[in-house]
Amino acid sequence: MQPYRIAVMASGSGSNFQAIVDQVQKGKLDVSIELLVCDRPNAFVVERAREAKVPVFVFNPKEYESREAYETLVLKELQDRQIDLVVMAGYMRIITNVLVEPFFGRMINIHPSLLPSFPGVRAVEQAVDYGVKQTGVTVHFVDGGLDSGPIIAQRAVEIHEHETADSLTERIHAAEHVLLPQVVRWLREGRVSIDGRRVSVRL
Ligand SMILES: Nc1nc2c(c(=O)[nH]1)N[C@@H](CN(C=O)c1ccc(C(=O)N[C@@H](CCC(=O)O)C(=O)O)cc1)CN2
Ligand SMILES: NCC(=O)N[C@@H]1O[C@H](COP(=O)([O-])[O-])[C@@H](O)[C@H]1O
Repeated sequence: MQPYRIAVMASGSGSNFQAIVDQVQKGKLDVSIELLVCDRPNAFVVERAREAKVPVFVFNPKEYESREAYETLVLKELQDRQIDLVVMAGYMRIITNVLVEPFFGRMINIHPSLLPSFPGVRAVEQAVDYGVKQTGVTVHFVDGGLDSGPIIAQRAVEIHEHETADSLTERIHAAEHVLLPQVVRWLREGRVSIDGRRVSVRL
């Protein structure tokens, strides 16, 4: 099989990035992690990337006059490395068509709720505050909207009595660390197809 080159975009701790790295290092995910893109120079995910010897492109959005300006640089990094798939794993910035258009169908995001419920930031807190009995995780293709792209996979996570956002986040992360590498594997193996909003996975 041809090498499958991925880039990960993240802003925070990077536990989902680490889950992908771990699967690759165990020989369970046949991809090449070519780049980490991060918008927060001090984020722990940068440390994880250095440890894993993954090249890093870090930028500070405050140093650019617009989203489009820094996204143009990110796009060049992705194209120069001939990236096949972009994985957003806790990247906390809305992206514009500068990146959406060239990568639609080759860019995914993991979100800590069962979309379309609780889009945006603080999704776990939203679910706890709303009082739902079940939430979960979603992996979807990224489009120009906010967490509105075609859904590839979801896993439900029960909300226990007296649950806090912190205790729930731990179980959400555990579900994410299984589902995200699995979806990357399906995409690498060419098992995923999109028809409008409907996504099919050939298992
Ligand atoms: N065009 C898209 N961009 C992004 C998507 C998407 O589906 N379409 N997913 C997000 C990830 N995400 C939720 O999963 C998300 C991240 C951040 C925000 C947001 O409102 N960010 C603010 C800044 C917040 C901050 O600085 O803390 C912003 O960009 O102004 C919403 C949803 C990744 N991008
Ligand atoms: N709206 C986007 C969003 O909330 N994404 C969430 O950020 C966390 C990143 O954790 P990590 O840095 O440990 O991978 C993950 O739970 C991911 O679903």
